[in-house]
Amino acid sequence: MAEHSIVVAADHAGLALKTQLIAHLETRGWTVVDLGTHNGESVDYPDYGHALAKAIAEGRAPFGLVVCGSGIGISIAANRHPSVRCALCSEPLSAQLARQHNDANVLALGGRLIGEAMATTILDAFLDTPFEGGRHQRRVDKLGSVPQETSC
Ligand SMILES: O=C(CO)[C@H](O)[C@H](O)[C@H](O)COP(=O)(O)O
Repeated sequence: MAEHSIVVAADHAGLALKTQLIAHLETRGWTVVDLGTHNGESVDYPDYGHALAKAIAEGRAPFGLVVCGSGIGISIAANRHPSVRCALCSEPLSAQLARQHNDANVLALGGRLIGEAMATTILDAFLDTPFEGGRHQRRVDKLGSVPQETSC
């Protein structure tokens, strides 16, 4: 897996923002694996969320970016896969905390809700922030399986 690579996917509602962010990522030197969609035809966000999760599970890139109209549907699809910790963010502090505390490996954005400048700021915060580990590692580990009984 190339360390500086990222897999991206969007539905029709996220296509414009995906295109803008790919240009930004390439300017920053990231290798982008673009799973589509590639035109404005109406498509179904679960297909793209699942495809991105499969690519993450296969080790095609350490990070992912998904975009739909709100970011909600495609993040739900991606988060159904155990190899994905997808964070839907609308401002940069959430993206920073998603990396520091949750070791999120996929960022979801709403193409109909935020503009290119905000999206770029969020994406940079996500990619430039390392996971802190420590107490957060124990909690992230607990995300990996659903317990039979709860302790709370
Ligand atoms: O999944 C979504 C909402 O949770 C996304 O925003 C989709 O992009 C949206 O539902 C697509 O809507 P459209 O009316 O079919 O363009």
